[in-house]
Amino acid sequence: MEIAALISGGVDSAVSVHLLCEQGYKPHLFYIKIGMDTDDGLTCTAEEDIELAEATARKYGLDFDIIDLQKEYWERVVAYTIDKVKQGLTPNPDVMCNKLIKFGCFEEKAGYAYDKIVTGHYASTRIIDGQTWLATAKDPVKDQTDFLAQIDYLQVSKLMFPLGEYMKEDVRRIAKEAKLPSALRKDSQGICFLGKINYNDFIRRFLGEQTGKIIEIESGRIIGTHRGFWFHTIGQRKGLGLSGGPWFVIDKDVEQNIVYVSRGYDTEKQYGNTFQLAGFHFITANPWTEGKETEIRFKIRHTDTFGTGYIVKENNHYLVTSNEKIQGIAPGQFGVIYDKDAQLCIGSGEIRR
Ligand SMILES: Nc1ncnc2c1ncn2[C@@H]1O[C@H](COP(=O)(O)OP(=O)(O)OP(=O)(O)O)[C@@H](O)[C@H]1O
Repeated sequence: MEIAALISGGVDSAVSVHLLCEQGYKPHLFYIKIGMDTDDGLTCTAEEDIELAEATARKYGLDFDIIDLQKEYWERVVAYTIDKVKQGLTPNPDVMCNKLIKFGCFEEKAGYAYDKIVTGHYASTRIIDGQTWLATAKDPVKDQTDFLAQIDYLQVSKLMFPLGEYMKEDVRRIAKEAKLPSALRKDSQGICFLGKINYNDFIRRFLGEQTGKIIEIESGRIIGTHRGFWFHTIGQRKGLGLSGGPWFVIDKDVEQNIVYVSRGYDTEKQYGNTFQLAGFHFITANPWTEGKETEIRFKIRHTDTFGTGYIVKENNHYLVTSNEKIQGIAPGQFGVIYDKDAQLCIGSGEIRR
């Protein structure tokens, strides 16, 4: 079996490679370049990552190549991100990077020549009645299936996640015992490339600044100013520069550049019970009966807990009703849906109000 392993220079992908080699495989290692060489302000410091990835390849005598997908990343993931932010929505570049770059463009450039693609994501796959499903990882805190919830059937059936059965502390221990070059590296912040630069600087570069009002939603009182609605996300609490808080961003008026906030540790306004999912994407198949409410687990952002509730199809969208009040439902984010035991990741749709 020919295996390509995606290696980032971090500890997780290095341990995946180590585990594969222990099983007797000889994966071909690939580092994907997504930073921008020509742009100092936004350059992602890839040199250290590449050195560590190369050192891992040398340690196990594996082939190593760098695939340059910078142009594709900027044309697709960055363009998507800016477009969503401009509309006042909350983008999820990680989800799009996985779908379009790591498993999309990579497949077209190199992956097609391999039987399996391996990554260090905390996720797993399960075969049920001959079909492959994306399944959650043993470590619930590290589970990354929400980042993978837009991949398609061909992608999931070709993927292998060696870390699915491991807890993060086991992975760190294995890395140390095997003396992997990246053993002592800190965890990355997710968000492929955007995580390595300041998000606000990145947004400012594309959308600039424009002063607008911050208004208390209950009273209509102007209580401060902001530098552009695009720097603020629904549910956000920090970085508003207001005293006497806590203040939460509750809503945004994109036309008038207004950010609406509400105060209090438990302000009712920050909560919701339902949300709609548009353009729902099923990774493997639709397991739900049309017109019937189905019990599910869900995530509306990258957290280590799953919400509980029900899903039902209504016209062109799905409606999710949560059993508990949920904080900060941000339109634009992906709502990721799991089966009622949070074992299988069914798919995701974009949150609408
Ligand atoms: N630049 C890259 N080139 C190739 N593969 C990558 C790259 N960045 C991430 N990956 C792959 O995607 C997986 C998940 O990456 P992510 O940055 O979300 O998580 P991570 O847990 O910090 O992983 P790692 O510790 O391996 O960096 C990695 O384990 C690796 O297999």
